[in-house]
Amino acid sequence: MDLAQVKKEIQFLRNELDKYNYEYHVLDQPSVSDYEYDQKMQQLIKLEHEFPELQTPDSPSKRVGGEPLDAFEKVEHAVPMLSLGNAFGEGDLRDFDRRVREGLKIDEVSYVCELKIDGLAVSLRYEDGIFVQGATRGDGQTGEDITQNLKTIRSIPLRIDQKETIEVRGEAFMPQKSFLALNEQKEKSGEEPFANPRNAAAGSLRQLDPKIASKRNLDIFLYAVGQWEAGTLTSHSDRLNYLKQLGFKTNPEWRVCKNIDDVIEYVNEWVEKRANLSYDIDGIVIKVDQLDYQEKLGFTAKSPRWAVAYKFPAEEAITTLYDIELS
Ligand SMILES: NC(=O)c1cnc(OC2CCCC2)nc1N
Repeated sequence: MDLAQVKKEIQFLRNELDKYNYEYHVLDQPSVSDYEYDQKMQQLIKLEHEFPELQTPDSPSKRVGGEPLDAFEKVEHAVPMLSLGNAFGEGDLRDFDRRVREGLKIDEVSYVCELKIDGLAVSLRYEDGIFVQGATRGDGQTGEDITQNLKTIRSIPLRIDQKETIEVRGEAFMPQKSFLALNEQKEKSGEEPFANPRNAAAGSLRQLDPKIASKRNLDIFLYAVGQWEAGTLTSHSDRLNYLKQLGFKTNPEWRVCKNIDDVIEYVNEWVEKRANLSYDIDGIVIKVDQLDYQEKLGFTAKSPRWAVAYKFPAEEAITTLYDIELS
């Protein structure tokens, strides 16, 4: 093959592998066997090895990064990653709704309700369609650059079909199954187990060696947009649909509620259904859907006035579950 043909072959293999990866880790609907995936990956690695000048950082062969870091660099968030105010009962939710409607001087406002994933908030930056930087929330203004570790999360696309710069935010988490398996491993090697999946996810993303992070089976749900000059969408729900269209993993359980009564119904539904999930949640996040309303309501010193986190009572049952599994 001449260089032009090799380039085409490499591009073909990358597109195939990105597609298989998306089907398996985002859609949970693989169209090829692991064997076929590995065969194609070996072909790509071989060609990239023979033609190093054709290597690029966004190749699917580059998910598990280079050498361990000495430390994480600091990252300034272009748009602050704020924390959420809390609501602990129906009364708090109705107070929140009243403040929102008074602030907007309207009688009824629709909300987006989302499961509150119990993981680690992270921000992913894409320039020219390439995943160039990933960072922890940190103090909301300054986070840590954990790009190499986030690249190992298979459901994060290394490329998206959008050229304008965009920052997307989400929650990196460890599925309960992976958490139990990891703790069994730690128990066997006499190491201190993690107390819960959230700590396990945080501990994994704080690993300086991406090869360790890569083995922790982390996952992610994206739920917000940070910096996006070209953004023209008018509602949060449209943004969630757009993120999914771009190939991001969004949580399938979100719902638009036309008023606070429907929000309360959704919250009560998930108090029951929470136990059947394959990942931990610690509440429900409720956001005003219209982006112009969000703009109008703005922020307090540390939280948006247009969003609140309904927190479930800390369940003894969940901790008991893990204790049972470990003993
Ligand atoms: N843990 C979660 O699942 C979660 C956290 N935060 C947000 O929204 C932030 C960003 C924009 C307003 C507050 N949404 C979520 N679903």
